[in-house]
Amino acid sequence: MACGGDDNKLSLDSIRDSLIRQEDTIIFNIIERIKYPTNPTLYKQPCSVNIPDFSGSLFQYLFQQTEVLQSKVGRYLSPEENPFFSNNLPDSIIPPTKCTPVLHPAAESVNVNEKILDVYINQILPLFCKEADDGNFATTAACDIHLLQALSRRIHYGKFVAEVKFRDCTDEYKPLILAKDRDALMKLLTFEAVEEMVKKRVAKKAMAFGQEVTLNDSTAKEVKCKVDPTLVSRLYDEWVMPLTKLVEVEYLLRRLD
Ligand SMILES: C=C(O[C@@H]1C=C(C(=O)O)C=C[C@H]1O)C(=O)O
Repeated sequence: MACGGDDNKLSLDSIRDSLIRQEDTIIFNIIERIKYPTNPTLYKQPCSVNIPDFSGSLFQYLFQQTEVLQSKVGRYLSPEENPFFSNNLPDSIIPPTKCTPVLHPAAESVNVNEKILDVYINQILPLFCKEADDGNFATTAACDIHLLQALSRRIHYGKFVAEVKFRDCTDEYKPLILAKDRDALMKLLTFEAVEEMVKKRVAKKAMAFGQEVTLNDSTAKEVKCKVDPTLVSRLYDEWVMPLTKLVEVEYLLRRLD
């Protein structure tokens, strides 16, 4: 999606197909993360162990260092990827791919990862995980990073959604952008029927992906599920879709710059 061109025809359907595929990644990463308890020690600031020249939490240190390494190999050359700790990221050692950019240059200034990280640690983790510390800090942090990057990619896909909506209905969006009318932009870009289908589909996927597979034929046993489907639906309803729409609005407000 990052590059324009005929074979990558930008359409709302093709972008929605990508959002649907990203649901799988997010749900599987949730299933992996909830194998561990909340592990609050990971996120406590300052870190309980001494890290020279660093005053954040152990998790921040692990995540920041992960992003440094990924930046060196070009992760953030893709407009689909947005860093959580963008200060002082090193340049990529890999040259950027030559392609027609899809998004307006102002897209780079739209980044809601600080908000994503805050709701993830303070609201989402307590919702999905048992409150405990099991000391598996490195493995837990690895699961967090995979899940946070999947959530961030999905939420910031709102830039591509907004670009297509702008191209398809420029005459409707332009006056609202010029008037900086956030509420009217939010109303115009919202498709409640689509959101209802998203909530139903992610719950169904959580049930399917999370069910225990047994080899005995006892059908009498209740189908156990690794993750509560209603919580996955709530994750999308209360955080993923509202944050995606926030990204859409923030992108549109910069689209005519
Ligand atoms: C992403 C879109 O924009 C909005 C956000 C949605 C979402 O985050 O799933 C779904 C529908 C819209 O309200 C879209 O129109 O597909």
